[in-house]
Amino acid sequence: MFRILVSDPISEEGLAPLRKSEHIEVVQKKVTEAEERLHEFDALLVRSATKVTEELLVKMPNLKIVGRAGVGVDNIDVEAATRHGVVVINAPNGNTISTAEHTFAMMAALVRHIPQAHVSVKSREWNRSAFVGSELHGKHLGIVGFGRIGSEVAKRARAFGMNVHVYDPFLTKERAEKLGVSICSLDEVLALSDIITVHTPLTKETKGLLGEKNLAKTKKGVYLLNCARGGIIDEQALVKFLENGHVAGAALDVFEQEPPGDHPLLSFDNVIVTPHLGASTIEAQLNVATQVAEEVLQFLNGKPVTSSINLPTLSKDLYEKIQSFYTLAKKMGMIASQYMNLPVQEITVTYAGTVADLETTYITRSLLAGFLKPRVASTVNEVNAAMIAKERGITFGEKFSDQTHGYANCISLTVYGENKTFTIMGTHIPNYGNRIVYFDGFSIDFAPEGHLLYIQHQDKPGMIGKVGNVLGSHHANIATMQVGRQQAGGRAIMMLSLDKPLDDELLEKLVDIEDIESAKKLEL
Ligand SMILES: NC(=O)c1ccc[n+]([C@@H]2O[C@H](COP(=O)([O-])OP(=O)(O)OC[C@H]3O[C@@H](n4cnc5c(N)ncnc54)[C@H](O)[C@@H]3O)[C@@H](O)[C@H]2O)c1
Ligand SMILES: O=C(O)CC[C@@H](O)C(=O)O
Repeated sequence: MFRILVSDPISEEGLAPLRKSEHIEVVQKKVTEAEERLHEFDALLVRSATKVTEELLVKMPNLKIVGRAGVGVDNIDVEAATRHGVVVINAPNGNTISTAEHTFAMMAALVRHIPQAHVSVKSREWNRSAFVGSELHGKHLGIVGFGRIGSEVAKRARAFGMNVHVYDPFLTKERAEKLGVSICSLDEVLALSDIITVHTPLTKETKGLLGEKNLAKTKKGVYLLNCARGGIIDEQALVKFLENGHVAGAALDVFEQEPPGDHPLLSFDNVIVTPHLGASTIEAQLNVATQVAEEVLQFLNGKPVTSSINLPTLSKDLYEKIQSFYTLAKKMGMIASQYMNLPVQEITVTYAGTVADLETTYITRSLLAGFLKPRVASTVNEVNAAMIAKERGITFGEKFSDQTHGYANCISLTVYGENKTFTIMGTHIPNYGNRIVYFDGFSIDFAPEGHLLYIQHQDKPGMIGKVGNVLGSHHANIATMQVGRQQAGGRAIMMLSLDKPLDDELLEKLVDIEDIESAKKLEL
């Protein structure tokens, strides 16, 4: 049974796929109301109100995934989530149109003084001369941040006959041409525009982007809009430029603190505001809720997510292609970790054949997670494996080779300890399964699964019988057995798979057999 906490208001219709599942319990409560049960939840669904902090993550040790029903993840400590092995996903495009339309509605309302005129008429006044506005047609619109929302705003502005100037360091000439906008530097946007709207995420670079220095570069009488994130336009600077009359008006959907309380900005007649309503439409809320609900469902069913913030994203198609390698790599990591039961400084994974053409980052993460799992008390998975390896001073790297050793695909893992190096090789054979084909200097062939027993011994007649006797007399049933040797009469190995885990006492009895050099159990 998976338990999901939905801590902000999220469209009920969008949550339906989760509610329908027999194996999922959906609890709709604020975090503060669910304090006693926080440790039980596997998934957390939020909008912008819930702050997913390190402190909250510590209280939710069972948490595997946080789903943000929206775009911005600035209410989530993604770094802390990564450290805790928690996947963070968002719904990147479900509310694009709604937010672009809201921005446009705010722009029209701003230049035609609609909210002020509305209040006046409702107060039984009829003062037409007080609300003379300006047309949008022919005006210069500056867009800072030309991603999903910025470009939808541009399309609408073009339809209104506006000239659109865009600043976005990642915008290509082709895309700008296609949408009929001109690429500018930030200074050009500031100098040219009658109206400026910001559509960037809130980052170290964009916080206070429109502060005193840049506002001074704008045209006198400029209008400003922020329907992205509070703080991109510095609020104190905006107050100053409204007071001195340089800025003709502003439309704000977002604030540095939400709600803004008794903020000085709210006392300006020419500042129009909404309470973070960009994405508040029936359509957007259904879209984002459906998107995160489906993603969470996929994830809890062990399938890949497509819009993760802290995992490489995989399409369904690609996931199907890498799934077997992903499992093989994880098992290889687990074997190496248990076999090399000592400190390790370096891990190298080499891909050859068909696997080398796939998204190997994901496979390597899986291998690292498998390696670290037996060594780390806290949760370790694809999300935090690279971070944990780094913290523990383990360097890791990927290599690509055309040496397939006769297989269609081959993953080779080498682990470097202080005085020992261990190499293992695996392959995936379609319709047959994963096989380990090389183990610490020996060619071999076994399936990496279940309760394995690895024995190194001298190649002498009767060794298999002696091992069989000890195991048999203690009711340890052998399911499969593979043997290998370097040369006749030299060092040899056995890899047995057993029906049950082997107990340590029995392991010692096996090591006591004459000519057995070592025996190790490997739990996969
Ligand atoms: N008001 C709301 O309810 C609401 C709803 C949805 C999204 N948003 C916010 O709107 C913003 C944009 O969302 P989106 O979906 O368009 O995101 P997006 O990722 O598609 O676009 C962001 C763009 O900003 C650009 N950018 C990043 N740093 C920049 C910089 N320093 N200068 C200029 N451009 C920069 C990026 O290149 C990208 O093209 C986000 O902050 C998001 O959180 C608000
Ligand atoms: O949840 C909301 O309504 C706000 C969403 C918006 O800020 C976003 O970044 O997607």
